[in-house]
Amino acid sequence: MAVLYVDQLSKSISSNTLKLLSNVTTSIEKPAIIFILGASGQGKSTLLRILGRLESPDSGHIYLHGKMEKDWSPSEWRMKVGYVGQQPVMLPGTVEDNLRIVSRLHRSTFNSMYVKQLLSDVGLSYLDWNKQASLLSGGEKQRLALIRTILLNPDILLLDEVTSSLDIHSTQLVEEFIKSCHYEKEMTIISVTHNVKQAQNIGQRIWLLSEGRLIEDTDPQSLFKSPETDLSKSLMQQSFSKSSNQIEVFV
Ligand SMILES: Nc1ncnc2c1ncn2[C@@H]1O[C@H](COP(=O)(O)OP(=O)(O)OP(=O)(O)O)[C@@H](O)[C@H]1O
Repeated sequence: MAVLYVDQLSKSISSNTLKLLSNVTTSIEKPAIIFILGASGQGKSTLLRILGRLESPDSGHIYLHGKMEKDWSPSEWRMKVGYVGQQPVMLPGTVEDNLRIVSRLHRSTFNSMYVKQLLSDVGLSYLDWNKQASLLSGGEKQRLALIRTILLNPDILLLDEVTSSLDIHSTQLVEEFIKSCHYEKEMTIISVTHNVKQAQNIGQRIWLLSEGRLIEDTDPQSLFKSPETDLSKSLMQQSFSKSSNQIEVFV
């Protein structure tokens, strides 16, 4: 049974405009690392929010482990599908309050050694747990929100440009972390990025969105070796025209 089956999702911003998403259909048969690429304003974040059930489509359905979205309660869905937004929301209180919230909600034991290890994995071992979370930098908030969501142990992790505020070293740590979540916990990662090199290096599959449609749904090797559309050709050219240690932005 598919981890996730996306069946003809459509979404318009208003009834008079073109569709932001048009019959987006895809299936994730087994846990995978997927990157959503596309120019700005093509609906990548909207698609991610719909998958997280933070927004509703106009039509279409999402099947999680074979069960249609409406047959899951929103809270059950959020346990299985974690979401980390572009500008993560910090809960009121300290770093520790933000970390403990998941075990409080689920009445589970808070394993501080495990949490310390996770923080260290993403380069946040120096963080003062008593600091007000609202005072953290953008990159610290992104990584704290990532760890807070990982503590839910979701089957699917939705990430919206979570390395956008990070330097190269922290980005590499988060990339390694994402990979370990996938390989060690069999987690499916669906990540929006403008960093083409990141998608190429650690992605197992690319969804390329353009004008509301999924114009490529393939593995990075195929996409970069034999792109099928003009857009994917230009994406590939950008990727190879820059040196490998540069952050690459696909506009
Ligand atoms: N609720 C909304 N009301 C009005 N416009 C919206 C709404 N949600 C999204 N949009 C518009 O839809 C378009 C797509 O937004 P979205 O954030 O999904 O794009 P994106 O591909 O993630 O862009 P970026 O790469 O710049 O983050 C944008 O023009 C955005 O302003």
